[in-house]
Amino acid sequence: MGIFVVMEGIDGAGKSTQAKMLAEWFNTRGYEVILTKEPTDTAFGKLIRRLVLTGGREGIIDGARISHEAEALLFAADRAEHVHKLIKPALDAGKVVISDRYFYSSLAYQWARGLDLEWLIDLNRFAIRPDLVILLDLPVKESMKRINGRSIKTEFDKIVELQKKVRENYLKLAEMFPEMRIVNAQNSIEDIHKDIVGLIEQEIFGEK
Ligand SMILES: Nc1ncnc2c1ncn2[C@@H]1O[C@H](COP(=O)(O)OP(=O)(O)OP(=O)(O)O)[C@@H](O)[C@H]1O
Ligand SMILES: Cc1cn([C@H]2C[C@H](O)[C@@H](COP(=O)(O)O)O2)c(=O)[nH]c1=O
Repeated sequence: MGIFVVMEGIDGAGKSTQAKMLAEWFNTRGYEVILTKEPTDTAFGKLIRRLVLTGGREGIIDGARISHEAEALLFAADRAEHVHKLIKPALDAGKVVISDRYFYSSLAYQWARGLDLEWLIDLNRFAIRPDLVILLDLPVKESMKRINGRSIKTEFDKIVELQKKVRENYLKLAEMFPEMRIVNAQNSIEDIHKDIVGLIEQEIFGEK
């Protein structure tokens, strides 16, 4: 069986940066690594990016916002394909899978949109539980500095308010899911990487 690690956190927390560094760390130790993300690059992921993530990530396109239930179902459909077509086969082949986001994002973000957490957990019950989930945590004002100018400015205040709720949700989820570990994402890129490697060695390889 392979090793499954997930990076989670609010927009701009540093997930992609750390996922790439961790993939390199495993590669240099002889592991075959699948570096992936959600939403995926499949047709499902492309549909999500078109329907949900344009319009300042507020789900507005042509003025017609899709419902938050439809949003959650789209993310779950994308994930079902991700699990069945990529993640499970890779783990069965003994590879390392590192995913930049997974079902914890659905719990944190769609819960922040007002959807029922238990429904969201049920909707994603098919999703294989990772060996380790790294929650990159930092204040929203820090993350916004990092993505300022990159993200669509539409309804900026609403995005900040959403991100604050998402961060609170992630911290609650970290108390509910024992596979989640919180890492301070305000540190330097290299120090965060060292913290993550320490967790891998401790939690996955059992080293002290
Ligand atoms: N520890 C850090 N300190 C300062 N800047 C950082 C740090 N980690 C990443 N960055 C920078 O912050 C920006 C966002 O990083 P990255 O794309 O890895 O975040 P992310 O969590 O994947 O973002 P998103 O969820 O919005 O895709 C990039 O410009 C990156 O270089
Ligand atoms: C998987 C997943 C993602 N989201 C949200 C979180 C982000 O705002 C975007 C993805 O943007 P990224 O820059 O590619 O990380 O989608 C969500 O609301 N629910 C989910 O399940």
